[in-house]
Amino acid sequence: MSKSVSIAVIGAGKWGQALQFALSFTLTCKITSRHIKPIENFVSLEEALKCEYLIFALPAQVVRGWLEAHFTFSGQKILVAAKGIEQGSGSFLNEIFAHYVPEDHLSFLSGPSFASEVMKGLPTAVVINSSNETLSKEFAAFFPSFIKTYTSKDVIGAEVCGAYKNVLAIASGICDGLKLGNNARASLIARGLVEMRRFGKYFGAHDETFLGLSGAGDLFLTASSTLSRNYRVGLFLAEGKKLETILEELGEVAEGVFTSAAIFELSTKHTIYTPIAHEIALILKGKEPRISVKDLLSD
Ligand SMILES: NC(=O)C1=CN([C@@H]2O[C@H](COP(=O)(O)OP(=O)(O)OC[C@H]3O[C@@H](n4cnc5c(N)ncnc54)[C@H](OP(=O)(O)O)[C@@H]3O)[C@@H](O)[C@H]2O)C=CC1
Ligand SMILES: O=C(CO)COP(=O)(O)O
Repeated sequence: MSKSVSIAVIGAGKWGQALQFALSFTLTCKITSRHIKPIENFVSLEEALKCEYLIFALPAQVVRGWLEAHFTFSGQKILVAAKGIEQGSGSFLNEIFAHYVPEDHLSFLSGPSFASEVMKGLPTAVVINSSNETLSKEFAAFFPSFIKTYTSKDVIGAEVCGAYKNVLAIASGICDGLKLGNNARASLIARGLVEMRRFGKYFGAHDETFLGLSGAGDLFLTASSTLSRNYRVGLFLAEGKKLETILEELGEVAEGVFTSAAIFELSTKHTIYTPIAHEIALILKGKEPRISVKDLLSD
């Protein structure tokens, strides 16, 4: 891979830094962020925006505001690495980006990929999703040999899976925090997968996406590990901690908190049956988790 490819990651949080680390095996990858950080190849936003390839690793809830404030399209090819649905509007990230970037310049990253493991060079497999297969393949070629890349055209499927699994990870953390047992957790994850598929199908997602890396792969990962911030939010909620305190102590983004509200809004608007996400939205507003368990069992 030519070191002369001009590429930058926007957002030097956990995931942005892990992606820059991974891509640095094959090319010189710049990075920029809101706050200046002592990272190799850290550049100004102005310099990053001149790159031909941009990778967005910002929290989903700030993406629209960031694009509005800083971005003008001048032919850049984009890979969106965030996972979430915008609260309030119920917009998927591909819908938000579509206001600023032509569809054939947009791609979306999905699949099981804890930043901390990528940072150690441990193997995983991810999917690059775009209606433009040439673009997916261009981005796929940038990844190092320890990350296997697949391509898919099911952008909405990847968007739904990446966002929904965070809500189900909170549910799974609650389940484990309440010590409900392995049977309960497996039941929750399996029914969660059914629920996420039902929701995704409404918006046009392809069936096979739910069985692959973007769906089952990322869901099984996130809903069964304390490495997941969303799962840890669930564990702490089960302990009775206040959400505000949990998020303050976490110090990193837990997208499921906002996405559960977005799913609640969307499924109410379109009459989609999403009982688990519904209960998580209520728990985040103060409902007692044990009452939610009772309600889910009797529903
Ligand atoms: N961590 C992981 O394992 C993975 C994360 N993701 C997804 O990637 C996205 C980012 O996650 P992650 O990097 O882990 O999150 P972090 O909380 O670690 O970092 C988020 C970064 O976003 C920047 N940021 C936050 N608010 C703003 C804002 N208003 N304007 C500009 N920049 C802002 C901050 O930059 P600064 O520090 O400069 O203030 C911060 O470092 C999320 O959608 C997440 O779901 C996807 C796969 C794996
Ligand atoms: O998306 C992730 C792994 O694929 C990271 O999950 P968390 O945000 O819950 O840590």
